Amino acid sequence: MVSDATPSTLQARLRAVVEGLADPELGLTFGELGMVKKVDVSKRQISVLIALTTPGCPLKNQIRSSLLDAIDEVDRHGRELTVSFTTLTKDEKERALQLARKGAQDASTTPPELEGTQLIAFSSGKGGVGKSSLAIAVAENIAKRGYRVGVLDADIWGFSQPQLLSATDQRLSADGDPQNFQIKPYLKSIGAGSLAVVSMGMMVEQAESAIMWRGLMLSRALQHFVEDVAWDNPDYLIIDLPPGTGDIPMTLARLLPATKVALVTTPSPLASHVAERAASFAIKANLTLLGVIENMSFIECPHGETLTPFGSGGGAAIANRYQLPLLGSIPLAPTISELSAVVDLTSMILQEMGRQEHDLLQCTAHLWDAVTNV
Ligand SMILES: Nc1ncnc2c1ncn2[C@@H]1O[C@H](COP(=O)(O)OP(=O)(O)OP(=O)(O)O)[C@@H](O)[C@H]1O
Repeated sequence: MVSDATPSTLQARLRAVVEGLADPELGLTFGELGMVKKVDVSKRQISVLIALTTPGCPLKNQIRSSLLDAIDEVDRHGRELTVSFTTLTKDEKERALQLARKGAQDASTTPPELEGTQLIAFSSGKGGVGKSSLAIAVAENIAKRGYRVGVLDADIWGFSQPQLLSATDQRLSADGDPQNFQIKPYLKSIGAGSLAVVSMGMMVEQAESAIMWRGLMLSRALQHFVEDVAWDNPDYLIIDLPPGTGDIPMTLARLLPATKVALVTTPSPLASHVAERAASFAIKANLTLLGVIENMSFIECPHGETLTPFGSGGGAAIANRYQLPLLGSIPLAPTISELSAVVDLTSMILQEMGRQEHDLLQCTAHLWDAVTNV
């Protein structure tokens, strides 16, 4: 027997339940994100209409079942239930994503030693594209301009910063007891500025020991590097991420959500295709993408000829696809830190970092469209 005694009360109750559910990806409630488009209660029927960020949302089934579970808790007095989906408008989606990013940033407390520090991560889809080399080359070039620059080698088991800095014999020390310690970074003066570097390669006696670090331990190591290092509030922190989209980038997104990501690829279409996964990951983790760097783009021969041994166009392709700036095209060269292309790249990165957060956020809705079509 269908009861129609209190449809408006039931409607208000159901709306409160539906609006209070959290979106599994963005973390905020459907109500906060403006995703609840309709909760109708008639004599025999309850209809709920939810607007998703994108029509092909991979979490649609998960959202449907959590809605059904939550609504099942409420006495429907025998009414049938229909849950259907639509898509947020472009403006609604932009607003929802801005809220989600702000929520993530508010929820995370920046460690006191990194308060006021601008965070730049170098990421790539696969290894060997020159991400670590570019990260340290840019860090050195920023330092040369008189800034204090932290370098966090987040490639815990594949670290290369000690080798790149010719500092493999450096061992980091820590102050305090095991419950409450602070790791002191390796310090190096560069021009008017300085580098403060932390790498697992400066903590383990043998490089092979780090290979034993996996999963949870990896993210714990990153957490120590973020929270337990005497960073002393550098102007910039350059984070050298491991290739791909595993635990470490995920943990970084949680610990330091204000990080902006520079994506490194080589010019080959295959490499840039793999780099798209890293781009897509960064966007889904609510990190801001700063732009794309194409490394090993070309060789300038002494007689003036330019060769492109690894193909061409990969960097531009990914930059166009995500409507991001191409921050630089770096040639093949024996040492890259002195290259004029790296000096220009550093200027581009600092310029992009200085852009208003608002401008960067405006691309977000577009980026989501690109991601969902990968
Ligand atoms: N522009 C360049 N010209 C010549 N050699 C380069 C250039 N960029 C990087 N390399 C060389 O390529 C190799 C790989 O570089 P690097 O270790 O920085 O890559 P990566 O992407 O960080 O790889 P992984 O994540 O696997 O450590 C190194 O030997 C480095 O010296």
